[in-house]
Amino acid sequence: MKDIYVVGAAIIKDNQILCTKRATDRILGDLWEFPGGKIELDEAPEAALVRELKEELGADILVGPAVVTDVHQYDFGNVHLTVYYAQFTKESFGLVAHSQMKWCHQSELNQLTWAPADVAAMQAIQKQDLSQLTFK
Ligand SMILES: Nc1nc2c([nH]c(=O)n2[C@H]2C[C@H](O)[C@@H](COP(=O)(O)OP(=O)(O)OP(=O)(O)O)O2)c(=O)[nH]1
Repeated sequence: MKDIYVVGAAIIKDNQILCTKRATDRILGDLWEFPGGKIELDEAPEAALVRELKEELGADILVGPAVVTDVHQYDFGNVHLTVYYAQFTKESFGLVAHSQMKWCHQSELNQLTWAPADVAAMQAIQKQDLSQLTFK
């Protein structure tokens, strides 16, 4: 089975988290995810996240601490997803790969239907004291 290394950003603003819905025609279409994408060969995960957020949303971000890494076995491969907390330095919401975006309070995150690999991160974020996070 193919291993696919992926990073996602849990962008925090005003105590809310940015959630994005994958476009219908993509793999895992219509499921909610953290914006991001595949890590390229020899690319650091944080650098991949910065690149993907620029490509997908047109945004600039600061990457904070990792939430969690989870491995999920899909029929197309094993996705190793690491989600990082992040903040916008340039806010932008170009929906290239997504059909919808939504700011959610921590307590609302479990109301969305997430890609299976994201559930562990989503649950960890629900328990995190967001005021304790630092970004550099
Ligand atoms: N970006 C992102 N991908 C996720 C998450 N959860 C999850 O299972 N995935 C999966 C979906 C994809 O199989 C893979 C990430 O690929 P991707 O979003 O860069 O793009 P893709 O395979 O749909 O398409 P492509 O751009 O490579 O053509 O990881 C998540 O939270 N964010």
